[in-house]
Amino acid sequence: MPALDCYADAETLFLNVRFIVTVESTALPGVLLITPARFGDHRGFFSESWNRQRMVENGVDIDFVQDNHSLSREVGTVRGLHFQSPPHAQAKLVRCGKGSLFDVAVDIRKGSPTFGRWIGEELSFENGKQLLIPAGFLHGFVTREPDTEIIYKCSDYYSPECDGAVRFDDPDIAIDWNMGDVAAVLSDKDTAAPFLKDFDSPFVYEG
Ligand SMILES: Cc1cn([C@H]2C[C@H](O)[C@@H](COP(=O)(O)OP(=O)(O)O[C@H]3O[C@H](C)C(=O)[C@H](O)[C@H]3O)O2)c(=O)[nH]c1=O
Repeated sequence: MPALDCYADAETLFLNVRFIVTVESTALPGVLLITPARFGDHRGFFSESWNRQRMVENGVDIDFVQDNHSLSREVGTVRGLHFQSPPHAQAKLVRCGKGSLFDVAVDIRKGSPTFGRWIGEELSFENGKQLLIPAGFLHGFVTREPDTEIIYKCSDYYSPECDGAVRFDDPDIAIDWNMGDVAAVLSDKDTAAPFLKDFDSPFVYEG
């Protein structure tokens, strides 16, 4: 039984137990869509954006060690597709702190039945949705509004020597970024990134 606030009244206890977080699978096995409950009142809302015990109860036991937060000024800012190689591979839990973005994960585990396949989810401050991306997957996003902020937890520390990238517009992955006529705003690193076929993925599918 999860530890509950013993001073909460019966209705709050009921709501807290039943609706604190929703965990849904996606078309890409291993990638989860997580929606924490928001408790609204006349001031706004309160939400537990991360609760390890709740996630363990939902089969997700990841020891996150670093939180990242980035601001992207322009609509169409693309950050990715990035990964960190073993021994510092990172699982990530991604949410949008302000504005909105399209968040993408790509399976690059050699031997995986879904190697090279992608899924994307619209994450926004308004919808409060989060994407859980395991190690072995590329991560990237494009912003849908100016001044969009992304906040995400990582299961290992930043290791520049293990940093890797794949072109966001890799024709073999063929992500539909749904950008319309908005031009991508890229870092030099992302502009120069290789296609997936042009490098040997450091990840191996383990079932
Ligand atoms: C990732 C990272 C970067 N930095 C420093 C290194 C650079 O001086 C500066 C910008 O780094 P970068 O251009 O790699 O930032 P993004 O393009 O947002 O990269 C991130 O974007 C995609 C979406 C990700 O999932 C990764 O977390 C990460 O690759 O922050 C740090 O000090 N610590 C870090 O953990």
